Amino acid sequence: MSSSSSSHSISPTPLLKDELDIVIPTIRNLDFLEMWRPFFQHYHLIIVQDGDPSKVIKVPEGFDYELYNRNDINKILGPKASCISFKDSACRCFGYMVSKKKYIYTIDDDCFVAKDPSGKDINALEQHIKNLLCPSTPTFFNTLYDPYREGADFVRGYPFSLRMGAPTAVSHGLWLNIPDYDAPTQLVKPRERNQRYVDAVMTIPKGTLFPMCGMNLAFDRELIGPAMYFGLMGDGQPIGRYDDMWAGWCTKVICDHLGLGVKTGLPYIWHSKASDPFVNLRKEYKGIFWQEQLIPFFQAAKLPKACTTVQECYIELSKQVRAELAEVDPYFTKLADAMVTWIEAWDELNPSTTTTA
Ligand SMILES: O=c1ccn([C@@H]2O[C@H](COP(=O)(O)OP(=O)(O)O[C@H]3OC[C@H](O)[C@H](O)[C@H]3O)[C@@H](O)[C@H]2O)c(=O)[nH]1
Ligand SMILES: [Mn+2]
Repeated sequence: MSSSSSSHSISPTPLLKDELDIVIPTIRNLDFLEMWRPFFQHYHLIIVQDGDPSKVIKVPEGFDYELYNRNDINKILGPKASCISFKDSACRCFGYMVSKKKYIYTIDDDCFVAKDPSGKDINALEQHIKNLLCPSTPTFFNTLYDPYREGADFVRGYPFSLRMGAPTAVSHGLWLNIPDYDAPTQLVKPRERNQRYVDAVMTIPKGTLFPMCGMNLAFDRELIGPAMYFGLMGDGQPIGRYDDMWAGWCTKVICDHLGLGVKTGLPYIWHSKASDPFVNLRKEYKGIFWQEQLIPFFQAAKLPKACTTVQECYIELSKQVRAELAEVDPYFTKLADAMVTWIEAWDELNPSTTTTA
């Protein structure tokens, strides 16, 4: 592991400066950080270097960071490193595990600062922090969107007994330019760019799943961290690009059970690089069929009242995966095992935290 830090010019203390880590999975140099410097420079970065550990990843001067490559992961986790994917952005979840902070923001290295309709640079991190520090409304939909936002409120007919809302566990941001489309959609719409800036943040209703993208994502690690396992993807696995989807389905079922909220919408980032749709099709291929069985599984998943911590919920979910998804493919038995290994590794690295809502 390597690290660096340097003195910073005096500036107003950014929100959650010492309570949030920024996790970046990468196989490239991190020049993209130059554009984020005004927003990121006061935060600690956790860089998870994927692929060849002998490759030197250049981190621009002036950032406080720790960097882990595959050798570091193997050294820290020993045999439990088997649950961390190799050659897939799913490796980023190792950063969530080693962090000691309450909040995590994760971003891809081909995501840049977007501009809002007025032309102003969007501080995505600041918006995610606002989303996480404000309650969610999972049990009753507010038609004027985020009621806690300046200039908005609960609309007529919204029960006062529900206006305290629920603690927010996840803030899911979106993307201008290259949208996060699956390979078939990318293939039929290669030139499609997302130019629509929708000025809204919404709570995803309780009982509704969603396709969580890991490109521009923040979460409360103390509320939901152990559920953010990005699965077994990439090298040696029959599937890729379902890392964040798997984590999102598990997370949403557990958030619904524990009474936590998940928000989507603002902030936007500018996603610059379309990955190769043919390569993506190969990675996603089985997932496109499997998800037709996975979604009903997660929609039907019930967690016992006795499950009051994220770890207990996650272990229970792994048992249901093993029992009900093995018939889809033997891969899910392997994944169920890896889910257990993930929790064991999480608890080993985070002995004091049993994550309860
Ligand atoms: O083997 C790898 C490949 C990439 N990375 C890092 O992951 C980030 C995403 O990579 P990239 O931008 O090339 O892929 P996308 O297709 O745009 O990624 C989307 O789909 C896959 C994931 O769900 C991802 O979160 C989505 O954004 C980037 O930082 C690469 O450096 C890697 O670590 N290992
Ligand atoms: Mn990308």
